[in-house]
Amino acid sequence: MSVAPSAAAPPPALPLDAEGILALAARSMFHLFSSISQGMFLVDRSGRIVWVNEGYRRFLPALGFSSIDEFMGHMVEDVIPNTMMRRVLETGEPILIDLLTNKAGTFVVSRIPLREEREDGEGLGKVIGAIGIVLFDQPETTLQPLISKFALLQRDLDDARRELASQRNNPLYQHAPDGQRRSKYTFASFIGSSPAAVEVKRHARRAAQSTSPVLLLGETGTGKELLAHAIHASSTRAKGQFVSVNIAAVPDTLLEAEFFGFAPGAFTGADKRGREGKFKLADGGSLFLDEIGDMPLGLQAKLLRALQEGEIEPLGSNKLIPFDARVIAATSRDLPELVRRGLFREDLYYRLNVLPLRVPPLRERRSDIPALVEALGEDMALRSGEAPPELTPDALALLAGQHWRGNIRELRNVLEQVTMRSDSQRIDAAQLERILREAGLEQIEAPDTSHSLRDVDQEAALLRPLSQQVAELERKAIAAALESTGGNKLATSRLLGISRATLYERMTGMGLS
Ligand SMILES: Nc1ncnc2c1ncn2[C@@H]1O[C@H](COP(=O)(O)OP(=O)(O)OP(=O)(O)O)[C@@H](O)[C@H]1O
Repeated sequence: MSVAPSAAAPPPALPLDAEGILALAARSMFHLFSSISQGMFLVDRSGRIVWVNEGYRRFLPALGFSSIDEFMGHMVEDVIPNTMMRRVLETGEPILIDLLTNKAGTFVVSRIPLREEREDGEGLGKVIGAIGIVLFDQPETTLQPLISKFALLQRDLDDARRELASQRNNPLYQHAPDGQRRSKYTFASFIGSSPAAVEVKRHARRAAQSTSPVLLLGETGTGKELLAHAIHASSTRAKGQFVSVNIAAVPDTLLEAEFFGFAPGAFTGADKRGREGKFKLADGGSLFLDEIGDMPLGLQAKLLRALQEGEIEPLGSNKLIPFDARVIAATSRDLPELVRRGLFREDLYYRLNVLPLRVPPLRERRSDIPALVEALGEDMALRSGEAPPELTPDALALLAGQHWRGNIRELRNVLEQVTMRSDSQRIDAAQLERILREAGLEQIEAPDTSHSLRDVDQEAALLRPLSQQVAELERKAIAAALESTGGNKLATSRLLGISRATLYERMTGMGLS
């Protein structure tokens, strides 16, 4: 079959000259970025906004502008908080990829300098402007894994810096050989004066004086790890190391070596020199076993044996090594339920549950929220070098009304969002509510204005096991009566309407005698 020659115009061809090709490539690139990116704008040499594409216009309301005229012609840093365009203009260096966070959200952006054509035709000359490109406008969803990892690393780095700084200033550290782990927090770091906070600190202080294992129970982010540090720091082992293992974060197959260490050449791939385990590292100090509820069953038997015998057997060795570490375990899981379901050994549970401490969730100690906001804000300010946020009373009441599933960690996260997304330092309830919504706090509860924060705490304190409440009341009544009688036991027993024998019995049980 023969094909008739087409009458249509020949397909367009590339320009023949190099300059034409380059000009076409530049135009195509520009159009490509303009269409695939979320938005673009141009600034001139002085940093003034001179052009904005359609895509970029939709960010204007979030940046606080109701019309394009309010945005165009202004200096870039006056209309886009935290921008780095000025740096690109000054250095002539592009910033090919960066995260920009301001009140409009967090964006993945690119900033490219624009240079003049040189008169001698030898390439490009001085910087005459710059182009800003928003590549992704929802990095929270598209790049979440990367951002979370970055945030975690940043936080670890900040913690390490803070620890180093406190080591330099703290006389406790001056006796420690280099590289030793010390506790980061004391009881003073546990902010809170609500009845629930005072009670848990009182129990924790007593636990610090004992040598028995401590079991910290409570929801995620309630401060279990902080209390573990504080218990260690005020115990007789404070000069020893505080060694922690997050059981949920270590793969099951590596846990045994992590705990007990291994002998040289114990298994393929093992370090030829062998390695000491965390039990041995914690010798003379405290061993914090975080997320103990996630411990694989197989290893639970070995842990129990180690705790009972005070000896460990490193992997691949047949030597028993004595150790002397005080165990502080923590979990946010329901251990008795795990025991019932056969997922946690009952004998290990009893071995660890000698001094159980229930760390209350934030919703049981809402009156601590203003103090926590202040302390967390100051800590954040110390790290970032910016002023801490100031919340108005109605904003604090709004915070106090939230459910806080992630407790203090979640509160901190919200405060970080608040500082990042707000222009002013002073934040009222309306601003806060907007930020909470943007941050994706699923359901925002209206503040409860009918009760004071103290009342709310007291009501929450009533929703606990009765035996615990009765014991607390007894302790307070006996302490008050003893004080008012100047310690006279006979007068105290009369005042309380109990026999002297009962008074002695109760005082012994409470450690008051
Ligand atoms: N009472 C408090 N005062 C000040 N900061 C606190 C308090 N409680 C917790 N924090 C802070 O909240 C964050 C979470 O606390 P921590 O890691 O101790 O909680 P956790 O109960 O061990 O959480 P998880 O079970 O998820 O490990 C930490 O940054 C800690 O410093």
